Amino acid sequence: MADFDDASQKFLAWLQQSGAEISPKIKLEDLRHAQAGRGVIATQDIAEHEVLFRIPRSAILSVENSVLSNEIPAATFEMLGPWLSLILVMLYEYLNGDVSNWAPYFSVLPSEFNTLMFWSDDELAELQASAVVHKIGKESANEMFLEQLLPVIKEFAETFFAGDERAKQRAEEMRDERNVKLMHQMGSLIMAYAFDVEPAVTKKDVDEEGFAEEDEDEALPKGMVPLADMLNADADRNNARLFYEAQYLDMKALKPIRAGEEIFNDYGPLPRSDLLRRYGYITDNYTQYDVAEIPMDLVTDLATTAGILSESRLEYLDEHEILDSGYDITASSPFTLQESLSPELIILVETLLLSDEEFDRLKGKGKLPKPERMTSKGTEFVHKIVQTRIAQYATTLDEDVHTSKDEVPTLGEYSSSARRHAMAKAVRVGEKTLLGHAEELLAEMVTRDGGGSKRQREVDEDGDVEMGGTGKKQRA
Ligand SMILES: C[S@@+](CC[C@H](N)C(=O)[O-])C[C@H]1O[C@@H](n2cnc3c(N)ncnc32)[C@H](O)[C@@H]1O
Repeated sequence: MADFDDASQKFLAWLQQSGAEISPKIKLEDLRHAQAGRGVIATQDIAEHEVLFRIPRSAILSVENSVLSNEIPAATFEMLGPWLSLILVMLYEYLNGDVSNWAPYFSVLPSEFNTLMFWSDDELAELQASAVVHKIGKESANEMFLEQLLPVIKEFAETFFAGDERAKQRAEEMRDERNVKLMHQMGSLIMAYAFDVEPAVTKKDVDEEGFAEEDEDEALPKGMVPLADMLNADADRNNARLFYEAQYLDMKALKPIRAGEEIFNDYGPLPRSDLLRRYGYITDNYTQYDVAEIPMDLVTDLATTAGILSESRLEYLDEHEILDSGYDITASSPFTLQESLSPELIILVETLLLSDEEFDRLKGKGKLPKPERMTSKGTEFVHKIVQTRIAQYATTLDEDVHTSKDEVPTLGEYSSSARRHAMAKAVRVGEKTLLGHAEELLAEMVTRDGGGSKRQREVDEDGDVEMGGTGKKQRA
């Protein structure tokens, strides 16, 4: 406890020496009792728009601010991209120990994570058929570390391990397991803590009317922003946001905050599966963003069995940006297929079910089946997909709900298997609930339509085929 608080105090003192201004109305709090590490709490009432703290850009742990950026050519950082570049800089600063400008900052950053990257196979098995299991990317990260990061460290060994006569050897040792683990640690910190830092001077082109052109594809540099990253998040309880000024980054209250309340950032409308993957925790408030994914492979497998898979149709759908690696069933309240079922999935299924004649006619006009009303065949097929998806989970929703407790234990070890199992179970229960709702409504539609192809495709005013079913997708 003393060490933890001591690290917090030293961190805050260092930050203030670095030019940060921190409102006396907030404090950095030990929230380990709630398994939430550190968090920021209001000690007095705070008004809307009030600045909670102001961090000078020079205190951000970023490529730009690290001495490495003077020693390693910009082209190398460009080649590595924002994520690997920041890992390189963080490794360098971390390995520099107390000599690093950011040493007091590193001492408040965690070295233990609950993100899926660090789960054992047994723990991951508790997620059962959740699509998130295939999105962890541990192997691809390992590959990037060894094939992209390591060569740079070796090339610039004398800089990276400046003053160490074993520099070359140490660079070689960076491929050792413990060092690769360190790279994962830095990568995980970036995933859960880093901000996409808007530059002080935007390089955006300005048109004749003075409007800046948005270049959404340009990846912003990533930076670790001390204190701003000590804010926890809990879905819609968000009450603060970081504003990027020329010299400073200001964390401001978005609404009045009462003394004693926690100050929350916004990590985005993430389904609990992704929250677990990126941040290693979940709360009930994120249930509203849950998603059950129907993998594309499942659709193609079932279409093959049904004898309706067609490469040329898939190509056509790809040209129209309908093909994806997976299709979401999202949460809605009350649950409706119109809100929750991916329209792209319906378009995909309906396209595969078209007769050659119908497909040629649509293709000739460059059109797609409309997802608004599904045909009975389409409904049956989507129903089959959902049933098959449900069967991919090792246990049923009923078994999950009735066999053990749902809540995430808040006592015991932070990264204990019991806690991870409970979080995994909450995620799979959430996904099965969505699949269950979809299955039930689709089954009703199939029964109503008699399971056959009673409701034929309709032809609209321009003679286009109109498909049956659902409405827009609301992806979080
Ligand atoms: C940006 S950091 C926030 C500061 C962090 N609590 C710390 O002590 O370093 C994000 C991490 O905080 C934790 N976290 C954030 N919000 C949380 C919440 N509502 N409940 C539990 N843990 C939370 C998770 O471990 C997450 O990966």
